[in-house]
Amino acid sequence: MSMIEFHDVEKYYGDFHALKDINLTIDKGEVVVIIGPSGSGKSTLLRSMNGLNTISSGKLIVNNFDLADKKTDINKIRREVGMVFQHFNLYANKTVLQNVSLAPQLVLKEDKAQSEKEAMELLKLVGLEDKAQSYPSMLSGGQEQRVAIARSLAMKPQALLFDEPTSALDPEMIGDVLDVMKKVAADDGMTMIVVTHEMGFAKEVADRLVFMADGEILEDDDTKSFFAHPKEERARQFLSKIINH
Ligand SMILES: Nc1ncnc2c1ncn2[C@@H]1O[C@H](COP(=O)(O)OP(=O)(O)OP(=O)(O)O)[C@@H](O)[C@H]1O
Repeated sequence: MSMIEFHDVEKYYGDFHALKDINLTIDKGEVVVIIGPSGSGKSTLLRSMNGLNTISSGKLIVNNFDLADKKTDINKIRREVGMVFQHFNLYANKTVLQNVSLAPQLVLKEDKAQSEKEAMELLKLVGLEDKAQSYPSMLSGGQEQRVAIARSLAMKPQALLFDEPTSALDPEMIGDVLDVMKKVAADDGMTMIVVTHEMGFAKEVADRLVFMADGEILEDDDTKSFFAHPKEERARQFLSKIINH
């Protein structure tokens, strides 16, 4: 069963051609890592998957909804397809527990006790149950990002999109966030699409790698084959550059 399907998708920002003839299908439960040089269109591709960016032409189906169809409820798509950003976007004036439990109360209409119980379980999953009453300003960047992941999971999404989730973090924080993402990936039902330069994570966790350059998908292969023999010269060069970095 497919979760996301791009058919002949194009995206223009004014005259700039940001996505070129994108054809990509991601199945339910798959973990896909998107890599490529800066400016190659990775964020544009990812953000189109939950309607944060609109496409210019082609067809994009997400969880059986056609994103170009005016009748599609984009808020429903955003509930089903969560997103974790490079900058965590937590509510500064809410506690960690409130950050995780408020959207389920407001959007999913869960009662307070139930949403807080679930939030505590998620905080446990991300290793932060002792920070439930803290405010974001009292946390490290890595802890904030783990709260942001818990907050996304609290909405019980079918898929989660990660846009360079560790690139704003100090190196010593990255491992803890990647460990949480590995736990999320271990849930067979969860579809994960991750834009990252963390090749260790990609190698260990991804089912597939997608390599983009200049708005195109140049290679889309299972992780093992990709790392063993990148078929595209530019993918090969990119990989050797970031691995030897
Ligand atoms: N809102 C916008 N308006 C105009 N151009 C944009 C807009 N957003 C992105 N672009 C351009 O589209 C291209 C692709 O950007 P995108 O952020 O998708 O690339 P990326 O591969 O994610 O890059 P990075 O790794 O640097 O985040 C870039 O050249 C960027 O300048």
